[in-house]
Amino acid sequence: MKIYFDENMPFAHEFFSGFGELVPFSGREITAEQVADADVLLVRSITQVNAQLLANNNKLSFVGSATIGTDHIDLPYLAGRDINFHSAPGCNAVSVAEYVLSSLVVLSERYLLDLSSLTVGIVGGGNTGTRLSEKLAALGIRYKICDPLLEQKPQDLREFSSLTEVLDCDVISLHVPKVTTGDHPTYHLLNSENLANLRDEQILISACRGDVIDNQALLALKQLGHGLKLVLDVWEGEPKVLEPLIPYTELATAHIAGYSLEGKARGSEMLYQALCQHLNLKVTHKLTDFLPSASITFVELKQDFSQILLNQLVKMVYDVRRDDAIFRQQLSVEGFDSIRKSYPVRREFSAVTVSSSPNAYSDVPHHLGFNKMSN
Ligand SMILES: NC(=O)C1=CN([C@@H]2O[C@H](COP(=O)(O)OP(=O)(O)OC[C@H]3O[C@@H](n4cnc5c(N)ncnc54)[C@H](O)[C@@H]3O)[C@@H](O)[C@H]2O)C=CC1
Ligand SMILES: O=C(O)C(=O)[C@H](O)COP(=O)(O)O
Repeated sequence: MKIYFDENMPFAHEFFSGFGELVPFSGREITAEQVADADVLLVRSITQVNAQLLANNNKLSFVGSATIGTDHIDLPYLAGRDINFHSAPGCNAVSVAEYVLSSLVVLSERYLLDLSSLTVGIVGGGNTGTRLSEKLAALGIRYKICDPLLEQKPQDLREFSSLTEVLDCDVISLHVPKVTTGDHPTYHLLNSENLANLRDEQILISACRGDVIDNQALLALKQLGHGLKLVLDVWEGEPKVLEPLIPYTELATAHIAGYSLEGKARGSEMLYQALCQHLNLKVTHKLTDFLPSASITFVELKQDFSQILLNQLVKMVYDVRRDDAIFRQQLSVEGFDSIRKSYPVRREFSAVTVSSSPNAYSDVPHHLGFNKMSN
């Protein structure tokens, strides 16, 4: 069996070498000729999987994408050819939520904001929006969620808000897929009209898909002197970036919000599990067998304040300013894809064990994500 896999997929050898011959490929450069003899194709978000890519292949039975988003996959085409498809829902939701928290901590320091006085408007209440809301709740930060699709589901008992209400919040964080059709499209969900209604002091964070915000409209707004504070991880037209927009951002990164080692590696693990199921084989590997221990495993703090803890976790585990600096310095030199390819190892809060005085953090639910050392 020949398994083609994106070279940017961690632990691919550990998970997949038992299945057959492994062939790595470069995500944006792969061709129909290259994958003509693939039995299994494992991609990430930059590979368009469609009739064109699979035109020369008549033996493919499984396609996996180690990502949450699936807008790069022609799902009806795969279904029409009876090719099994799996994505990795939720794999990097914690990573994106920690990116948002890190951004909030950085902006709260830059502008002397009290996070507990802010309300965060979450657009999209799926895996990432939910993880984010749990962490905000753990920190005592108010939030509202807009998700008209989940709102219709009787089993989802959360209270939902309208888009208008969420766009009125102090912080707006976008966590929707790219959808161009249907009743709830997200393409240019933020456009010249609703962007113009935002207030100077609001913060807008986008770590979902670039096309969800009309980037030209955003640039035009900023060029008029609007004070909206921008955190952009995703860009319309990646790997191209509307470069004049960059100086107007507080934080700008190269689509790496989901790039914690755990987030990417969970994607590989989920595809491994799906492939085992597809081939009717027993699951024998698990991610914890391969994940190295983090370089920071111990933080000792005495205060009993969840936000101080968050600030420490951000500084010691994931400070988004590192990725912002890399982006600003290296975009024009290395390019968007190279920044992503050489992304330094980043761990999640869960890789850290926090030791504290006996009663400290008793008020912080585990949702913030770190491990608490028992005293
Ligand atoms: N920057 C990054 O590194 C990453 C970006 N993403 C992007 O973020 C998106 C969201 O991720 P997840 O929450 O994990 O996906 P998910 O599929 O679990 O949740 C998406 C939610 O958005 C909701 N939704 C769809 N259309 C909507 C609309 N018009 N208004 C409000 N809500 C709407 C859906 O009902 C669903 O609950 C992914 O589709 C992907 O494109 C995901 C992971 C990493
Ligand atoms: O999971 C998703 O959806 C994402 O946006 C991923 O973070 C994209 O990462 P790559 O697949 O482009 O490496």
